[in-house]
Amino acid sequence: MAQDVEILNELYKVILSRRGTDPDKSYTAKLFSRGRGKIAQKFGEESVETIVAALSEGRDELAAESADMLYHLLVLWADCGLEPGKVWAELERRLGTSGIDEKKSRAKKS
Ligand SMILES: N=c1c2ncn([C@@H]3O[C@H](COP(=O)(O)OP(=O)(O)OP(=O)(O)O)[C@@H](O)[C@H]3O)c2ncn1[C@@H]1O[C@H](COP(=O)(O)O)[C@@H](O)[C@H]1O
Repeated sequence: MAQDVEILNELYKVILSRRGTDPDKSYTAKLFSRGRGKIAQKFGEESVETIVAALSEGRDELAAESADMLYHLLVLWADCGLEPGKVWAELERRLGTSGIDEKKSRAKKS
């Protein structure tokens, strides 16, 4: 599991290293230069393609679309200054808490 997350941490570092570099030589740099709206839009498109793959394509296509989606999500995090570790910590905090119980506890608070 830690190894799986490590690839996302590594990819995030590569993404950060592309900030301010030549958009003609790096797709990531091109995305940064086009701004957060465009990055968010690309993430949305890749999310939809992942949904389509899950509903009507095979596992290979689903894996490929999921990889596209995760890459674009990491670029979005980088543009927002969100370190992946913050998300991993939130997921870790939730481990062992049932989503059903968590929703009930939210309902009681409001
Ligand atoms: N994981 C990815 C990755 N996944 C998808 N993509 C690119 O995402 C693009 C998606 O294509 P689209 O046609 O949807 O997007 P588009 O060409 O911007 O088209 P528009 O919608 O903007 O018109 C393709 O160019 C893919 O190559 C990625 N580009 C880079 N990475 C990683 O980022 C690293 C650094 O890449 P560079 O920044 O290009 O050096 C790479 O080594 C990879 O590890």
